[in-house]
This record gives sequence, C-alpha cells and structure tokens, in this order.
Amino acid sequence: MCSDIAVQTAHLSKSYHIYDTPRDRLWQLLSRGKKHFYREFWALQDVSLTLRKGETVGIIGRNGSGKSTLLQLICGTLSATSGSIHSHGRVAALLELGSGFNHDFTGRENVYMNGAVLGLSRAEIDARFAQITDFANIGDFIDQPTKTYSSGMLVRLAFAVAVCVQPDILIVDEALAVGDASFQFKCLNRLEALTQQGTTLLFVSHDMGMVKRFCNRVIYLREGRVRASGSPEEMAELYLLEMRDEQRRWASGGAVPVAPKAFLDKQGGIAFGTDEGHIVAACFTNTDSLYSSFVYGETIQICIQAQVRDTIELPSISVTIQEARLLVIGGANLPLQMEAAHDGWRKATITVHFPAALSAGKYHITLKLMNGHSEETAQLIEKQVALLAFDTLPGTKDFLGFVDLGIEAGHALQTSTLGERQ
Ligand SMILES: Nc1ncnc2c1ncn2[C@@H]1O[C@H](COP(=O)(O)OP(=O)(O)OP(=O)(O)O)[C@@H](O)[C@H]1O
Repeated sequence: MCSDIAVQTAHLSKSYHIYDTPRDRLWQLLSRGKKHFYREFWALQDVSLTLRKGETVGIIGRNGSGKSTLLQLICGTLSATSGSIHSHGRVAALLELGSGFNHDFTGRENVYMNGAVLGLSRAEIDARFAQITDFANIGDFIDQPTKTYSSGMLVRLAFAVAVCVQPDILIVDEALAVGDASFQFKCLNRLEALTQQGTTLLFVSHDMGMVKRFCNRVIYLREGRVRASGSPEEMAELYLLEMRDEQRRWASGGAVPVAPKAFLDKQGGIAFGTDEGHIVAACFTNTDSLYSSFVYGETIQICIQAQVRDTIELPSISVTIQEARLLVIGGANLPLQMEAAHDGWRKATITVHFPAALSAGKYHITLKLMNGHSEETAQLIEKQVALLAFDTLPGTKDFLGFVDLGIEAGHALQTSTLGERQ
C-alpha cells in the first residue's frame, strides 16, 4: 500500500440474515444450510474508499444508511461478507458508548485493558496514565467500576484513552454528542491537534455544522452504498436536498418533488427546489453583480427578484450570511410583498441591507425562497447556496470573532457595591 494511505477498502459489503419469525431461525439451524429460511439484507454494499494520512473524513447519511457498519468493519469489530480492508497503523475507535469497556472493571483497569488492546505496553500506559485521567477529569471515579458511570463519564474516559494513545487512525461514531459543551470543546481542540500531527480521523455525525467545520472530505452513504463523496459543503447540501425532497413528497402526497435547479451564477454552484417558484435575480446594489467588497461599517445592500405561483400563500425570502466554510453567522426571514398575479405567477422585488460589522474576510450569502414565515414551518421553494460573495476589508475597530456585537465597558461599579451583592 502507498505510504500516505491510512485506510483502503475495496468493494466492501456486509449482509445480515433476517428471520421473519424465531421459528425460521430454528428451521435454519436444523436444515444445516441445505435451505434458506432467511432474507438477505445488505447493510453495506460495494464500498471502495481510500483515506489518506492526516485526512479528516466525515460519514453522513440518514438513519440505517450503513455508517456504523462501515466504521465497525474498518476497526475490525465486524467482519465483512465480501471485499477487503487494509489499514496502516494503530486504529483507535469510539463506537457505541462504553463498548470497549468491561463494566465490572474499574476505570483504571479499563484504561490498562484498552491500552493493551491498542498495542501499548504497561510501561507506555503508565507513562500516559496521568494525561488520560487529566483529560477525562472524572476524579475519584477512576477507581470505581465503569458500570457506575454516567454516559457522559463513560465517553470522557473512552475519549481520553483514544486520543492519548496517539492513534494513527481515529474512528468516532457520534460519541461527541454525549459529552457536555466544555468537554466537546476540549475534544474538538484535541482532535484538531491530532489531525495536524498526521492522525487520520473518520467520524460519523448528523451535525452538518460539525462536519463542515471539521472535515476535509465527506462520504455520503445512502441505503448502504456510497451515494456521493466530495467537499463537506457540497455533500451537506446534497444530503439536505434529498432530505427536503423526501419531506416535500411526503407532505404533498408525492406531488411536489425537490430537484436540482439552475444556479444563478454562471460560474456554477448548488441550487435546488421545487417548480413552485424561482429566485429570478440577485445582486449587490453597489456593484450590480454577485460579488462585492466593503469596508467595516459600510452598509451591505442586496436586491433580490423572485416569482412564485399564485397558489403560494406566504412567500418569503431567507437571507443567510455565512463565513468561508459556510457556517452560519446570521440571517433573517423576510415576507415578500407580491405584485398582482399574472398568468398564474406573482413577482416581487426586495432590497435587504445590514451593516458590515464583520471582521476582515470572505463571506457568502445563501438565499432561500420559501412558503411560510418561519424557518421551522416554512416549505422550501428554492435554495441558491452561497450565491453572493463579498469581502470585508480590515477596519480600525478591534473586536473578537466574526461579528462586532458592539460590546463596550459600562460605568465602573463601586467595589463596595460589588461586595454587597456577594
Ligand atoms: N445485527 C444486525 N442484524 C440485522 N440488521 C442489522 C444489524 N446491524 C445493523 N443492521 C441493519 O443494517 C443497516 C445499517 O445499520 P447502521 O447501524 O450501519 O446504520 P447507521 O447509518 O449507522 O444508522 P444510525 O444513523 O441510525 O446510527 C440498518 O438497516 C440496520 O437495521
């Protein structure tokens, strides 16, 4: 295998035997394989992928699409029905909560057992033990059986072992969702440090924000097969498109499908929606184009034209401002004032403005045409992903983060007043 490859799978498949009744299982035992009393179910089919050293790869897909099966096959806790897997280096995995632990053992004993499974000698675990307990931060519970741990404590200890053994490949299955916010933050920092040192990270998440923030690449599984793989932004949008499609078909009894649509920028991009309406045009008013740049404090103004079928009751436009990796910074849903109907369609033009109270950098604006006035209840008609782009140039104002919240010091309180409140 080429030296920069961490994991390679070829035509990897996993099938389960499904018995419709317990009696069928018994018949199967008695027939000694002469006849089949089961149905074959392919949880994973023909998955070929290559993960390079230091890559952070996200696996996304709806429930039951085969994500956990793939991770378990790669870390060797499940055997494949066909196909091959080659991995290079030490593989540490955080799969089902506490799955690597023997719950009659104490935390300390489990750390040693887990370390040994990962190929570390007793002396090597001794040398890392303080670092592990420090990271897990579960105090005296380290000497209690892990069956007395809360789910958060289990994940803390499992995570501490996995990251402190300096794995070459780290596999994480939604484990982070269990820990509290401060632990998640600590873990994310540690994961970032590990990948910078060359660890390959493979992780499953339903949180598209996390996937966009963390991954270099995303593999989207659907019904056990690789549906697509590519940039986190593209894969998250494709996943969303297909989820939306399913919801709309379901809500409309199959009448309204969501499909890819023409992107308004000729340079290419992602757009999808229904045939109930369109975003006809959009531009920054200062450049009359989809691109612009602003100095801190200037007003950013965009103009949007849209049209919807006259059956749409509550047409609205959602404007979302995103940073370079498309993480949302802010936005608003704005009702559209429609013109009179003409040939079954109604048109509207809206201008939207907000201050460039942003740190210097590149930003995108995603537009969504919707039916309904709130993000939760509205139905999507068209989404143009990151259609507009602008730069903000460095200003003189000094603040932290992306947005200037206008934080200022108030009048100083008398020390004695503070004392009285304690
Ligand atoms: N032991 C088993 N016997 C039969 N079917 C199984 C078994 N384990 C998993 N499956 C099936 O395989 C499919 C893939 O399961 P898997 O757990 O990999 O999905 P997933 O994408 O991780 O789902 P989720 O997002 O819900 O965790 C599912 O339809 C599941 O029901």
